[in-house]
Amino acid sequence: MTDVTHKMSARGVSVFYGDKQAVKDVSIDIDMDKVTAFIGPSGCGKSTFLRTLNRMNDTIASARVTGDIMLDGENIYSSAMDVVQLRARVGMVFQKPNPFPKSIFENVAYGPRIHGLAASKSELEAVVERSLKRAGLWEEVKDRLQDSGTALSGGQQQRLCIARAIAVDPEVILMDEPASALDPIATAKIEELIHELRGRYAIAIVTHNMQQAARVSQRTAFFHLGTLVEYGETDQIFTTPREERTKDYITGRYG
Ligand SMILES: Nc1ncnc2c1ncn2[C@@H]1O[C@H](COP(=O)(O)OP(=O)(O)OP(=O)(O)O)[C@@H](O)[C@H]1O
Repeated sequence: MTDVTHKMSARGVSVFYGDKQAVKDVSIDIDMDKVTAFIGPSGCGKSTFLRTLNRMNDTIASARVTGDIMLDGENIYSSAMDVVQLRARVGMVFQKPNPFPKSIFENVAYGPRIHGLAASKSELEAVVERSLKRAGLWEEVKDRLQDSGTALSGGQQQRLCIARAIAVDPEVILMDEPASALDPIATAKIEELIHELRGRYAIAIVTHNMQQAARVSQRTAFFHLGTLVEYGETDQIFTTPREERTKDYITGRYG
């Protein structure tokens, strides 16, 4: 049976690197208009799980995923799924900003061009402008769109990467510690941006920073040793966790 009440649903998902199991039987839903934060100690499998949501683990030879992950009720691991298309629908932003060594304009225009989303030069320019505006970068770069993306500051580069993800009209945006390489001011801008993007996309974010999870998310998933220990409303997880292990983690007893 297909479940289309959620944007994405993971059911019984496990991930193995060779013989080693990194994610164990995780079931979770990702919804529109919500930010879902994945928290937990280092090595607990949160990035590995995040990457299953757009089949990024396909790029790791030893990785094997079992279980079901549905996007609008369609299994993303089925042979009918076009992975290039999937990664446009479920975009990703990484810890370290990774703009292409091309102009600011080209960084954003590349995706819409290869996906045929703009019929003319002026349409492409409009997509680039809209994406940069949504990523909160337009005012800072509008007069130097031909400069290299790699010449921007770290925080600007990360917003450029977000603009690049937005440009292909995704439904879901995955963020893997998007602010951990940035200074506090650039981090605050990214957090503000996540707030603004929430109405338009389903967002899942991995973060080491519990204050950040509490600030930006509406739902929180706590992972420990590859298992999903607890998943619920962010307020509930941070104020009245049901599980002892969650309580220990959020009160800083281990981490
Ligand atoms: N490419 C890989 N090959 C083999 N093992 C891996 C690979 N990537 C991750 N692992 C292992 O899988 C487990 C989960 O790692 P993962 O990076 O998903 O955890 P994490 O919770 O995101 O950690 P961190 O917060 O430190 O990034 C760890 O034991 C890690 O060593």
